[in-house]
Amino acid sequence: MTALSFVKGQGTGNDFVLFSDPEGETPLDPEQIAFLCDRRRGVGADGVIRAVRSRALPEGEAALAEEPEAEWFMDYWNADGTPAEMCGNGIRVYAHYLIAEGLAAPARTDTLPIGTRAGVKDVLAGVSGYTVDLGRWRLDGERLVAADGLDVPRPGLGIDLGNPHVVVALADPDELEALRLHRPPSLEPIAEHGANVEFVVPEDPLIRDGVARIRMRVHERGVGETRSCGTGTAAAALAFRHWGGAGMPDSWSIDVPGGRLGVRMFPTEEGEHVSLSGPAELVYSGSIALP
Ligand SMILES: N[C@@H](CCC[C@H](N)C(=O)O)C(=O)O
Repeated sequence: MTALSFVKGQGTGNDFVLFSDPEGETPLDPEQIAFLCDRRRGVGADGVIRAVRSRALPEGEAALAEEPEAEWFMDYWNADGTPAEMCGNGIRVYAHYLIAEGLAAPARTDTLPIGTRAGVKDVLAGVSGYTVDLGRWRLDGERLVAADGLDVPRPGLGIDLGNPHVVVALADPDELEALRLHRPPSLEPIAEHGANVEFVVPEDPLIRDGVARIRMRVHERGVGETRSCGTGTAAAALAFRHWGGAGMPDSWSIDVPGGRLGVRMFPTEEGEHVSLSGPAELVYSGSIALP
C-alpha cells in the first residue's frame, strides 16, 4: 500500500483532493480516484487534482506549445474516476494550492497560466479570491431535459466551455427546490460525452446595479449533484444572456447552494471570453493509504 500526502480544498462548496506529483510519477487509476473521493471510505470530494508539470504529460506538451509559461498542468478527475477537460472552481483552488505550496509565485499582478485539457487558462489572485479567464465558449445545440421533480421535460441549451453543459431555465424558485438530482437528468438527444446539467431561475429583479442575478443547481457529469460548478455558472450566465437578448448585461452574479460566484463576458482580439471569480480555500492536509 502506498501512502498519498494530500491537501483538501474547496471553492463555494465544490471540494477537491489535491496532491503534488511534479514529475508525473504517480498517476492514479480510476479506482484509486473513486476511493479518494468516497465520502465514507476515503477522504471525500467531488474531484481529484494532481499538480503535475506540463512537461511531464503528453497533454501538458500541448499546453506548453500554446503558452510556454504554463509550467503547471491541472490533471483533473471527477469523483467517479473519469477525467474532465476543465473545472472552474477547481482551477482557482489549484492556483491557491500552487501558491501556498511555493510551487508558483503569487499571481496578484501577473496572471498565472495553467495548462488544462481545455487549453491554457490564466488565473489572477484578487482580494477575496481568484479570477480565471475561461476563454472562448460556443453554443452547442438544444436538448430536451427530464429530471425527477420536473413535471415534463424542458428545453436545455448546450454550451461548450471546454467541458460540456446543458442549461435549463425553470419557472420559479419552487421548481428549483422541488428538483431531485439524485441521478443524472436524461437528455434527448443523448450527449455523446455526457454533460453537466444546470437548472436556473432569475432573481427578482433580474438586474440590479447593472449586474444580472440568477440562482442555480447543478448535476455534474461524473459526480452527481454538487454544491457548485464554476464552469456551470458561466454556462448558466451565457445561456440566460442568450435568451434575454439585447439589454442583458455582461456582469452576472450566480448563487449556488455553496455560495456566490461572479461571471463576466468581455471582448478580446480573438473574440469574446468569459471569466469566473470566486473564493478558494485550503481546508486541511493529511495522508492516506491508497488501495
Ligand atoms: N465542478 C467543476 C466541473 C468539473 C468537471 C465536470 N464534472 C465535467 O465532467 O465536465 C467546475 O467548477 O467547473
